This record gives sequence, C-alpha cells and structure tokens, in this order.
Amino acid sequence: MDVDDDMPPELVETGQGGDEGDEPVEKPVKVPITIVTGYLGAGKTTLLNYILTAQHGKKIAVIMNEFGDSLDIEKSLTVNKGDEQVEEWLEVGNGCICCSVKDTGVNAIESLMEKKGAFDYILLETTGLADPGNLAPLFWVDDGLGSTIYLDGIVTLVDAKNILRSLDDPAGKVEGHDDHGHGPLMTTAHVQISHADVVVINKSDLVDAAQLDQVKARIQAINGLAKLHITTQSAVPDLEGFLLDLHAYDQVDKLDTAGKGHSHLDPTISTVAIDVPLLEPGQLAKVDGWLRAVLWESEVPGVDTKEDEAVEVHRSKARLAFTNGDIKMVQGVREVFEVFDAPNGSAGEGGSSRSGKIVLIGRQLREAELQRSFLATIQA
Ligand SMILES: Nc1nc2c(ncn2[C@@H]2O[C@H](COP(=O)(O)OP(=O)(O)OP(=O)(O)O)[C@@H](O)[C@H]2O)c(=O)[nH]1
Repeated sequence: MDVDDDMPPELVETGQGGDEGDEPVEKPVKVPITIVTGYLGAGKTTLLNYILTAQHGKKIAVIMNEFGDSLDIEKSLTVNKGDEQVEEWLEVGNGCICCSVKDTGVNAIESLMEKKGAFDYILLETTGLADPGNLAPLFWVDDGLGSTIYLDGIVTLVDAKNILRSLDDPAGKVEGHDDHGHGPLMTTAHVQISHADVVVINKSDLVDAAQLDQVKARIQAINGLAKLHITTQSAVPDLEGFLLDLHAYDQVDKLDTAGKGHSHLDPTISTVAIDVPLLEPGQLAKVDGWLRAVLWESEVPGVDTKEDEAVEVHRSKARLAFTNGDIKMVQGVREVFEVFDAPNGSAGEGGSSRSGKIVLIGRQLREAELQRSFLATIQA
C-alpha cells in the first residue's frame, strides 16, 4: 500500500481550556468504519487484501476478527497499517467480537488509534457467521458520546455460486431471532444481506449469466435498497462509494426500491415501501410512535397481529417532508432508529419534496397492511 509517512495525522488535537479567543475550535475528525461481512469463503480476505494493496493513498486499518472454534477470552486483532502489521489483543467475554464486545470494541479501536495514530478508514471484517444487525448498533455511536469513529456502512460479500444454496440451507439457520418455531427459514445469509448497504456478488466467474441474474433477483427481493456490485477476486472497480465513504447511516440519499422487494422471490425477507404524504409538523410525534410500535414492539398499530406473524425489521430508512418545508430523515437498524434533519441543501433523494417514503427491510412485512396502518395512525 502506498502510504506517505509524512502525511499529517487526521486526528486534530482537541483544544484544552476555553480561553483561546479567536483560536478555531478544534474537533477530532471522525474516522469512518465499514463492517465487511459475508459467508465463509465468499471472498472477504481476498477483498481486504485487495484494498490493502490498492494504490489509493489512504491509511486504512483492516481489523480481521480471527475466530477459531474455541471461545477464547482474548481475540487477536490484526491491524495492517501500511506495511506495518501490529497485533492488538482485544478482551472479549466469550464468543466473537460481534456478539460480546459491545462498547469494548469501540474503546479498543479508539485506543488503537491513540496509540498508532489516526487512520483515514477502518474496515472491520466479521466472521462468516456474524449477524451484522448485532454489530452495527455498537458502532453507531451517539454523537454526544464524542466517539472518534462513526459507522459508515455494511458491505456484504456473497459467493455467486453458493449463495442461493446458503439461503435455503437449514444448517445456516440464524440464532437469536425468535420466530416461535414458525415462519420460513432465516439463515445467516439472509441477515447478512438484509442489513447490507452494499452487496458484492463475488466469484461471478463460477456462474453463467442466467445464474447470475437469479442471484441478483433473489438478493434484490431481500434487500431492495442495497447497491449491488459484481466482481471476481473481490476486485471492486473503485473504493469510494463502493466500500468507503458510503454514508449509509448519516444520509438517506435514495429510497428508490422500484418494486424490487415485491417479487416474493425470497420467502423470508422482503423490502417494503410506504408512501408518506406531506406531513404537518405536529404529525412527527405520530410517525415516531408508529415507528416505535413497529420496530420496538414488532406490532403493526391497528392490526391484531398473531404471535407467529410478528414483524421483525432489520433495516429502516425514511424521508419525511413537512408543510413548513422541513425535511427529516430516519435511519434504523433493528430497534435502534434516529430521526434527524436532512443535511443542508439536500432534498434527500432528489425527488419531489412534497412527499416522503418509509422503506423497511425485514421479516413478515405485509406492505398493504403497513401502509393502511401508517395512514390511520398519522390521521388519527
Ligand atoms: N473462482 C474464484 N475464486 C475466488 C474468488 N474470490 C476469491 N476466491 C477464492 O475463494 C477462496 C476463499 O476466499 P477468501 O477471501 O479466503 O474468503 P473469506 O470470505 O475470507 O473466507 P473465510 O475466511 O472462510 O470466511 C480463496 O481460495 C480465494 O482465492 C473469485 O472471484 N473467483
């Protein structure tokens, strides 16, 4: 990797005390972190090696979560910074970083940056069995906590030859999602795709055009929002916008699902889009309440949902337009969601500012029912 050792550190020292007069207030530059997930053998290591050798001139920390069979108390984090490889030991309670590190993971990465200097970018490779929905909220740290890292997005690699089999293989049933023994099979492959902001369909050399189309259609049926890239040897054409600088959690740029999630090609997970009319400012609380019912309680307000029909939302995004000209956005992963003002000058999706949309990705999402429930709630 081409690293200029004289490159100024990106982490600007925070000013001490408040009496510097005209001194500009120095704030730490936040370092984006992308979570790279994907089934065993999909090509994650190939991707990370590809990034480390690409001539992009950025200092990128690649954190590989070495995960063996045993539940060791310590896991090795191998961090590649330029030519230098350093080993850091990260304490975890048990299991892998994704399910047990919680705040420790963020702290460990921050202390690593303190010791080793700032990176432009951090890529965190998860184990093949990781459920990114457990990991993302840990790195989606509240601004108020003053973290020096922020979650930029989730990239999922899939193996074009094996992904359809993985989605239908009962051996891959994901743990920690209670469906009361009902409902179609949900595998680790499902949750890795449903949470993804970018899906890289790798090993495209091992399938023909028709098989590739089938893979694409199935993935889009699950996650109608993710960007898809087709690769061999994990060679993405560029880094920015493909793997880095995704801003998947602090912007809502496009909510164009174009009906992709409606195909019912996947029995388990779908993407639904709910039209949101122009809202009065006072209706925001109702929208918030509706989202809480759906995301927190797994309920669809006004619908008597049977236990085995409970909704489970993995990813949510929304754009809300108000009569006073305000545009608000919603970002969510599992039950964690955030409503924020659209960045200045952004209409959010380049569309009309007089209407909005809520897009949900998850299990048991019945679009017409959700649409009716939403309208009834905001009009009540
Ligand atoms: N044919 C083909 N093989 C590939 C491609 N990309 C990677 N491979 C090979 O597939 C194997 C698995 O790739 P890895 O990058 O180790 O996959 P991984 O996702 O890191 O796998 P785990 O560490 O087991 O989770 C390696 O032997 C790679 O050389 C590709 O596009 N086509």
